[in-house]
Amino acid sequence: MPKTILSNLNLSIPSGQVVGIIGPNGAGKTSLLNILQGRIKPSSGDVKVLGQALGNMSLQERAQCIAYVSQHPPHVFDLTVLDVVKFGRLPHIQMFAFGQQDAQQDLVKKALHRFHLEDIKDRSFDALSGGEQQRAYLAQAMVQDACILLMDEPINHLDIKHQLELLSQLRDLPQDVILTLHDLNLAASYCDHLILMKNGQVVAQGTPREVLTTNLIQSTYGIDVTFHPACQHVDDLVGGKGDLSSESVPFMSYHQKAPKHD
Ligand SMILES: Nc1ncnc2c1ncn2[C@@H]1O[C@H](COP(=O)(O)OP(=O)(O)OP(=O)(O)O)[C@@H](O)[C@H]1O
Repeated sequence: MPKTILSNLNLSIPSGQVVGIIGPNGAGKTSLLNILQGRIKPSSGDVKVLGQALGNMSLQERAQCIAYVSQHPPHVFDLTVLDVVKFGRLPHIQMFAFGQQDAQQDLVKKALHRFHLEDIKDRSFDALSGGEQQRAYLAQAMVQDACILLMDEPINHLDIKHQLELLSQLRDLPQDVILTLHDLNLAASYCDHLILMKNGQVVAQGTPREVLTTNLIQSTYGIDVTFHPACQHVDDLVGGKGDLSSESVPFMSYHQKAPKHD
């Protein structure tokens, strides 16, 4: 009997926003992204992207519409960073024409610049650090020029500076962005809309203020939460969007639940 991973999902994901999917390990965040991308077909129900059923789109149509940066990208052999980034143009290029001048080559240049890859563009992709590879895949997704960008834990290999930089760049992108992430402070400061999952179900969704309540965090993660004295309410942090100095202060810290004493 196959295991049901996600159930009772009825989601309408707003466009024009940065949407964060949060929840404990195994909650179903990656599975939800895979369904939104069309990698996994739901056993019942369907997914509509910009009003069009995902199941009716060809692979190329899907790739023109949705870019996906996986948490575990496939291994790449014998390619330079530039090659990897250029692969993002593939859905827009006629068959057998890859390698020929694409009209959108400036997108490749901009992406290399945006993700600080210009100096390492000719290096072997295999020889990069995890964080550099992650940035190359993000550049690849950018040149894909899709209207929706899905990212599975895009900051997990990045140092703190690059985490903040990436998240603030996402806010400037014209694409709708849906990402999974574990850091609730960053989720509060950079996402407009949050989907909180647990055990394959959506526990809550809405603005960070609606979702990141002490009760919901405690019941979903089984931990205690303390708000930072300088930042008593999630609104204090949300108000700081785009301002790195205020975002670097955590608004809450977490603790293991204190044992109960009779
Ligand atoms: N291909 C698969 N076959 C069987 N079970 C799977 C498969 N992929 C995921 N699962 C199971 O589905 C559940 C949800 O996994 P998923 O990767 O979506 O969680 P997640 O919220 O992204 O977790 P994490 O935060 O650890 O990345 C887990 O129990 C996992 O073991």
